[in-house]
Amino acid sequence: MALGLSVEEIVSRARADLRIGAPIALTGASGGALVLAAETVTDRRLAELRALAPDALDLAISHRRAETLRARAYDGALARVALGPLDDARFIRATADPSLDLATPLKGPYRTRREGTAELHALALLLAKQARILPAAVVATWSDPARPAAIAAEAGLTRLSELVVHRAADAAIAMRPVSAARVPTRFAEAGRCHVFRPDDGAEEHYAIEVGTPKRSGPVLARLHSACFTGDVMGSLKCDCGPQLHAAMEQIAAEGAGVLLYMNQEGRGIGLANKMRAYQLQDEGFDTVEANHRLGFEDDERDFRLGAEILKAMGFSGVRLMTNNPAKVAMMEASGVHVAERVPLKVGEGEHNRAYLATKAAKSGHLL
Ligand SMILES: Nc1nc2c(ncn2[C@@H]2O[C@H](COP(=O)(O)OP(=O)(O)OP(=O)(O)O)[C@@H](O)[C@H]2O)c(=O)[nH]1
Ligand SMILES: [Zn+2]
Repeated sequence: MALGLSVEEIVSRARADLRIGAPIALTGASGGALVLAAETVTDRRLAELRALAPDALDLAISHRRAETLRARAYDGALARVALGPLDDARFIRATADPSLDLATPLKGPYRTRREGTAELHALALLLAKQARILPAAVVATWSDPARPAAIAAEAGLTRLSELVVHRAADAAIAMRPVSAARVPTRFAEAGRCHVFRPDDGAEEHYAIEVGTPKRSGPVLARLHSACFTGDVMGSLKCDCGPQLHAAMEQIAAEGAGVLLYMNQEGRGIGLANKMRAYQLQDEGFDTVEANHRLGFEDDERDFRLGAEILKAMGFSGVRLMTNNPAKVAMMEASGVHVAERVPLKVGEGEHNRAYLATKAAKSGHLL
C-alpha cells in the first residue's frame, strides 16, 4: 500500500505553510491557483509569483474590508483587488490590515476584478482564517489547474483541491487524550490536568478535572475560551479572568466538576488578530464591529470541540456555567445534554461595561 497524506494532514500542512509565508497550490472546478497569505508575503515571494502569473494576480480580501476601502466586491463574501506591477508587500499588508489604517491612511483607488470566479480565492481566505492569520491572500490564478499543479510538484509545495478543503472543514474532529496528571491547585487539592489533541493538527485543548465527577449524571462544567489578556495579564477589558476563577471556585466548592480550557483565543481569531481588534476598539469600534472590519465573524469558535472532550472523558450531560446560549445550543447539537444553565456573572467594571453590553445586544448573551 502506498503512503498517502490524509485530508487532515494536507490541510494542516497548508495552514502551516501560509503562516510561514510559503506558497500553496489550490485546484478546483474553476481552475488552479498559487496562494500566499497577505500577512506573511514578502517582496521576494511576490516577485516569484508575479513572474509566473503577471496578469492574474489578485489580493483577496473580505467584502467588509472592501467596503471600508470603497472597493467594489462582486463576489459576495470577498473582493478581488487586482495587483499592479508596482504593488509591493507593504502595500498588500496595508490594504489587507485595517489596524494599519491610522499609520498608512492613503491607499487606493482600487480596481477589483469581476471576470472569472472567486472560488479559489474564497478557499484561500478560509485557510487563512483557520491558520489564525488575517483573512487576506495573494492569489495567482490559471484556468488550467495542471499548470499550478505542475509548478507545485516541481517546487515541493503543498497542493490541495477544493474538495479536500471542504471535506476537512466539514469533518467531525476527534479529540485524542494525550496525557494527564495530578495538579493540586489553590482552588482544589484534587485537581487533574488532561491534555487533548485534535486529529487535524490544530491547537491542543485542556481539561481541568476536579475531584471524581460521576459519569452517570450531569457534570458541573465550564467551557472557557483562552483569553491571554484576561486570564494571564489580568486585563480589565473583558470578564474572562474573573469568570475563570469564579468557575474554578464553584467547581471546587461542589467538590467535583470540569473546566475545559479551550485554546480558542479571541473567540477563535487568535491573539495576533485580537490585538488588531483591540487597536480598532481604541479607534472607537465595538468588539463585534472590530472583528467584522478584520474580516471575521463576531465569533469564530467551534464549540463542538469542547463537547468532544467531554464525551472522550465519559460525560454525556452537563450543568453548564455560561451566559452564552450559543454554547448551550452547540453542546446539545453535539450530543451532550445540558441539564441546566448555570449563570456566571462576575467581574463587571468600568473598563468592560460597554464590551459586555455589546455582547448582550449583538451576540445574544444573557444579562
Ligand atoms: N475577538 C475578540 N475576542 C475577545 C475580545 N474580548 C475577549 N475576547 C475573547 O472572547 C472569549 C471569551 O470567552 P468566554 O468567556 O469563554 O465566552 P463567552 O462567549 O463570553 O460566554 P460565557 O462567558 O460562557 O458567557 C475569549 O476567547 C477571549 O479571548 C474582543 O474584544 N475581541
Ligand atoms: Zn477576555
